[in-house]
Amino acid sequence: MAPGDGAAPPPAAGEVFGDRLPLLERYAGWLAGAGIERGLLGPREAERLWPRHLLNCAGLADLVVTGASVCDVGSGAGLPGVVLAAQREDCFVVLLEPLLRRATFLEEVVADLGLRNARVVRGRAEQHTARYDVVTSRAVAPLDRLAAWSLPLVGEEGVVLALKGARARQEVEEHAAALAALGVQEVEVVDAPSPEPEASTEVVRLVPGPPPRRGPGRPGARGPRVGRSPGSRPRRPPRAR
Ligand SMILES: C[S@@+](CC[C@H](N)C(=O)[O-])C[C@H]1O[C@@H](n2cnc3c(N)ncnc32)[C@H](O)[C@@H]1O
Repeated sequence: MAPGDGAAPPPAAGEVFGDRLPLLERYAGWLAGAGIERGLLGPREAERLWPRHLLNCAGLADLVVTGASVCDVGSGAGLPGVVLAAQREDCFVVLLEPLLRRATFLEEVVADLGLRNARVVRGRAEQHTARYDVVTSRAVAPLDRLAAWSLPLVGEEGVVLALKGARARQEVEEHAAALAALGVQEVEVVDAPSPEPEASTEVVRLVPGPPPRRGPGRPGARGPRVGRSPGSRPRRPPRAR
């Protein structure tokens, strides 16, 4: 099925996506057309595709190291995974999605956009066994469950980036004990600002600790360091323009 007409991008989209904008416009067409027709997005989302979806996801790109392998857990209609793959040709993005209808949509989008750095994998995060540098997600599950699914998918050097928006800090507080039990070493809430104010968001960044060992004094038992830790921030890659 051909893509439909996506709403015209706001001026901020040109600023954020640079020369990748035509690719994002084509993706917006898919979301506004087949995405809504097949029930992957609500009918009212067509009007707010850019601030609420495409620009909202765009801020993640600044938190992903150069050349990273990425798994977007629960990609749905491709958010944030398709946006990231379109922005960052240097990264390889697996779009992990269990539902056939959504995975089929993603296959069609990836083929139509010619995203050679993206692949669709149909499956559930907790049954997936590959390892990545970065695991992303948006609107998939509460932070404790999401962390339990995402942490095993990153190696010791990897990071989990969960787009959580306004609830980010509250979720970190609510699930602090669960994160400690999972051996998380560092928890950070990172601002992902956008020139389109409505699209600005917050990302929970989790750094795993060493594999848990039994007995008192295991590193994970001390609990995570919470807050900002500029020294541990990833190298900021150049924007793909
Ligand atoms: C609310 S949608 C969000 C989709 C997309 N990330 C977004 O922000 O628009 C949640 C998605 O998570 C997927 N999902 C649910 N449980 C999952 C699991 N255990 N592993 C991977 N994906 C899962 C669902 O199929 C659905 O596509």
